[in-house]
Amino acid sequence: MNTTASHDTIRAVQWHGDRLRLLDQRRLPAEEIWFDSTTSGDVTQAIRDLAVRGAPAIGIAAAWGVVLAAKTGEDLPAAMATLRAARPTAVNLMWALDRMKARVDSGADAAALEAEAQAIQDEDLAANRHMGELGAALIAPGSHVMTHCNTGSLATAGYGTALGVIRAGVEAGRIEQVFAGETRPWQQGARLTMWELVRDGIPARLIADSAASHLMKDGKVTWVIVGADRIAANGDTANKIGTYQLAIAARHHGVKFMVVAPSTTVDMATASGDDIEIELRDATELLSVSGTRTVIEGAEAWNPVFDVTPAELIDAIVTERGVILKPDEVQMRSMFP
Ligand SMILES: CSC[C@H]1O[C@H](OP(=O)(O)O)[C@H](O)[C@@H]1O
Repeated sequence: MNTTASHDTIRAVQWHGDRLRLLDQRRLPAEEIWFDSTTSGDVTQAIRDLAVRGAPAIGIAAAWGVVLAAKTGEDLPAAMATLRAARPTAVNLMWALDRMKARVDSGADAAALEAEAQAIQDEDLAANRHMGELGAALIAPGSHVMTHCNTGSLATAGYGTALGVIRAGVEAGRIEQVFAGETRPWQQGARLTMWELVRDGIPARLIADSAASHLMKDGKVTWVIVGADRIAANGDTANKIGTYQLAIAARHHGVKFMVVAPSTTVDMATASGDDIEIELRDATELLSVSGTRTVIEGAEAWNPVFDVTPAELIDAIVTERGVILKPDEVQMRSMFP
């Protein structure tokens, strides 16, 4: 298979000394528009508006937001509190801010904070490459797999989590075909994952979210590979809305279910998925497509953008620390003491 799966995938979050350059993910795939954030407030808005999105990527962006606050003399505790409130579900955001706050509290200056944010970004990229190898090793040669949402370079420091496993699996000749769910309503799969896979020359087909069970019934895929926004102490996993029903269908059809996420997505302080806050976003995101309203005026909508997959439906959790098969709290606490 002649793919051009590049090892140097796009870097959607770029630090330029006094500004954070972000690829506006609301405009993809039609336009590649970059914009600069020069204050922590700019970064908060970018996270809230999903200009930058993806659990690791929003943590990394928030870390740079703290650096911008330090460099521009903002009130650091206030800046960090505002960044922290930008989105509730992805624990990477809180993890990154806690790490930056520890440096602030220890008296770190702007240069030291810049080094800390760079370390957070570099560590994420290294974790993704390692998880790619660990996850790909679980997949038999010649496999067809399915993924949901976007977990690639756009959602991380680069390479990706679930999409990193897919990149590594393709490189290793273990994955022959990828099916990407469109991921209504924000269409991360259709707009972002397909953009990444096509650019890499990876054989990918888009499917409607509603086609996933039919795809699994046909025996076309052997793995569903997804990312995560928060993994609780018992292995319950919050991820993009629609993940839970994929896990149910996968178990029904004997398809394996893999969650891929760095340790910055693990939240051992949260006992179970019942305790994870699920972000509700504006109904307009559901009542329109690409800005064009598709539902009668006056209609209402309910727009939770994450759901929780119970650990018992997960066959493997892949982190950079290793793989947990059939995850439970005992194994989680062993890997994340
Ligand atoms: C690499 S994990 C990305 C994770 O974040 C996505 O959510 P959103 O696009 O709303 O930030 C989705 O849950 C992905 O699995």
